[in-house]
Amino acid sequence: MLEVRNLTKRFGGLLAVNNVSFHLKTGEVVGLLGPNGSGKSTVMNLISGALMRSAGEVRVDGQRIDGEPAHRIARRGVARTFQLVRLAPSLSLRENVLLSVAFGPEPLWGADAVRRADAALDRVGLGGMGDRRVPDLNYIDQKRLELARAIATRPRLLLLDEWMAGLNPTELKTAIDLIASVRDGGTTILLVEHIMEAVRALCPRCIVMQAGVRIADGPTAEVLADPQVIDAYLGGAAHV
Ligand SMILES: Nc1ncnc2c1ncn2[C@@H]1O[C@H](COP(=O)(O)OP(=O)(O)OP(=O)(O)O)[C@@H](O)[C@H]1O
Repeated sequence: MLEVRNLTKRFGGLLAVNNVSFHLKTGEVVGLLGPNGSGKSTVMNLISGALMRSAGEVRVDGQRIDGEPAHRIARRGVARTFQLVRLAPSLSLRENVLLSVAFGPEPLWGADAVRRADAALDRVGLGGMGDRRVPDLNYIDQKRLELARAIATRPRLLLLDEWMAGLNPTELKTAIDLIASVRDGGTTILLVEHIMEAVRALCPRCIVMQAGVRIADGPTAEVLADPQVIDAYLGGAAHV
């Protein structure tokens, strides 16, 4: 359902994403891994329309989406979370979710939209908190709210960018179950994540990037045992 072909992004002289290609089938959950700075977030930004590609193509269900603005891509059923939480602080939690429902693939208004928003808040563990405001939330609950905003649109493709970073072990288990339930609802998921427990639990397949290039794509256990992948991670760590 997602087809990325020869995707390339230059920032000045830096090739952040270099001729990357991969496919995701409907309902697949795929990990996008790689050391810091390897281009993972840039790939997510290119798919969601937050950044414009330098070259290459992105298709969802056969339709070209590269070159479209982010709101049109969202209308096609692509939702995402950001590595740094982006919420509207002056709005209530419910209003934050309502905003994404209004701009999602099947826009809802009024009581239907409120029901959809409250159901999404409930699903991520923020049930009954719809009238609270973003500054009242701790970091983890802000991340929950980000996910509520994404899943309330009932996306066909969900892009999760390090959504689980900073969770404690109990929260991580809940988060993994939550993402599994989104998957079980039929959503295709591309997951950028450094927490290997989550990757192993959720992603039967992984793609690995290094310095903008796709260096591996296959079953998770095989990819993680690939000497080139191990070397990419150790090489990255050695430079920290
Ligand atoms: N807006 C930008 N302008 C210039 N350079 C950028 C921009 N965004 C990313 N880069 C550069 O592109 C490269 C890839 O960055 P990207 O954030 O995609 O990596 P990443 O794999 O997501 O890393 P991390 O795991 O640390 O989030 C890095 O060298 C980064 O500095």
